[in-house]
Amino acid sequence: MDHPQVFRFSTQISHLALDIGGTLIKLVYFSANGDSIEESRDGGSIVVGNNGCSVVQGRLCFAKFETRKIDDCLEFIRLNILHHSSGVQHPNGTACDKLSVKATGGGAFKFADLFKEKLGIHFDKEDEMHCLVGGANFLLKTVPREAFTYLDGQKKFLQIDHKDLYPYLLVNIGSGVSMIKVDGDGKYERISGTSLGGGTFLGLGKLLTKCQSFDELLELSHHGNNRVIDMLVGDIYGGTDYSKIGLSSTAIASSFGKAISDGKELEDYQPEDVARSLLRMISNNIGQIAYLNALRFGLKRIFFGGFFIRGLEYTMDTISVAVHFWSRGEAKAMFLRHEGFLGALGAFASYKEQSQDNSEMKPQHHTVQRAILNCSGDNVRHFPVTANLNDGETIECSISLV
Ligand SMILES: Nc1ncnc2c1ncn2[C@@H]1O[C@H](COP(=O)(O)OP(=O)(O)OP(=O)(O)O)[C@@H](O)[C@H]1O
Ligand SMILES: CC(C)(CO)[C@@H](O)C(=O)NCCC(=O)O
Repeated sequence: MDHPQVFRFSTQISHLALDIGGTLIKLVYFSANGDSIEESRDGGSIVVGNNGCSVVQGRLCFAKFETRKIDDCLEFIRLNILHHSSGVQHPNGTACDKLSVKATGGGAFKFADLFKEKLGIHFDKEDEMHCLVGGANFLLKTVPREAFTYLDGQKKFLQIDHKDLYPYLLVNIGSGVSMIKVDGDGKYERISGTSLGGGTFLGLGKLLTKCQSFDELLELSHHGNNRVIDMLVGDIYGGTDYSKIGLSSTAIASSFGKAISDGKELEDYQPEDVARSLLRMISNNIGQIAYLNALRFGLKRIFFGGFFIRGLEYTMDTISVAVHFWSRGEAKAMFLRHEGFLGALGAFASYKEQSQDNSEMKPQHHTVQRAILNCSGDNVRHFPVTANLNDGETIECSISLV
């Protein structure tokens, strides 16, 4: 058997995809054959396959920044990506010295001039919904142990049957929420959305609790009790269930409802309890709207993505219970490990779609061999409440160049 020829090259980062949203900027970049750009500076390797196409081994790396701190993102790209990105050398000896940058999300339009001016980067723009779907399909089809359910404190990874993946409902909870019916690769329709999303949680949370960050708000919510401020069925029914319509005494009858008659000012409530009620209210509402849209189209599977979720048990549990309750167990809420990177991964995967044309550099496909989960462990309960499962994670993969 012929051994593949291995070429060495000095630069590492050849592909960068950005998803610039209302709250966060997400980056996915391909680092050739290195643990990370900081740890490995010895160059990547290209393996030339029998069919003449070259396969670059490497990893997909992830990073995120707050959109309001876009300068940090520009600096990160300048120092860590542009300095390592004179391109991948093609086996025919020609260097493809342009870093090809895909961009999606509203910021791909809003900040295109800024990136050009500050970094000399030109965005190859991709549609946001198209990228969300592309990213979700890419993860579901190629990354093992990507999707899981979370119910009654139990996290269960799902074996995805490629032949039985569609249709499904994709609910992306970012600043706002998009609900997309997915029927196949590139086959989708945005069927609904709501402006009550992650931005609402963070915006109201900042106003009501004076917290400074999302992590702080999550930490507060972790220590709070929503019953202090939410009006429960039992509060209205004198402590009993309203079983005739299926409501237990502990079900929330009215989010924040106790504040009507408690005679308290905002300062009299613990910020922890306010944060908890808010998280519950937003998660419940999204779960219910998602279920109603699934019902409209007879969809049984609902995948939730977006950075609002952040792998948080309480959020996932609330969403799962809402879907389970309203659908009477018919529909299932599912979550994704790389929840916040769907758009950026979809933009990255769109390199593949371009391989049909005659462009100089044609990454054909991204074969994910295995996911390396540095924050290893299946049970999110081992993590501090604000731990982000995506931090420090990489996905091993290879890219074919024609
Ligand atoms: N470190 C963080 N800083 C700010 N918000 C965070 C953070 N981590 C998670 N979030 C939550 O995630 C939301 C943003 O999620 P995401 O990045 O998926 O959306 P986006 O792309 O910014 O928004 P949109 O798609 O609506 O433009 C925030 O509104 C907030 O609720
Ligand atoms: C406007 C977008 C698509 C930007 O990502 C998102 O924030 C969203 O889906 N908002 C909800 C808008 C609505 O459907 O009411």
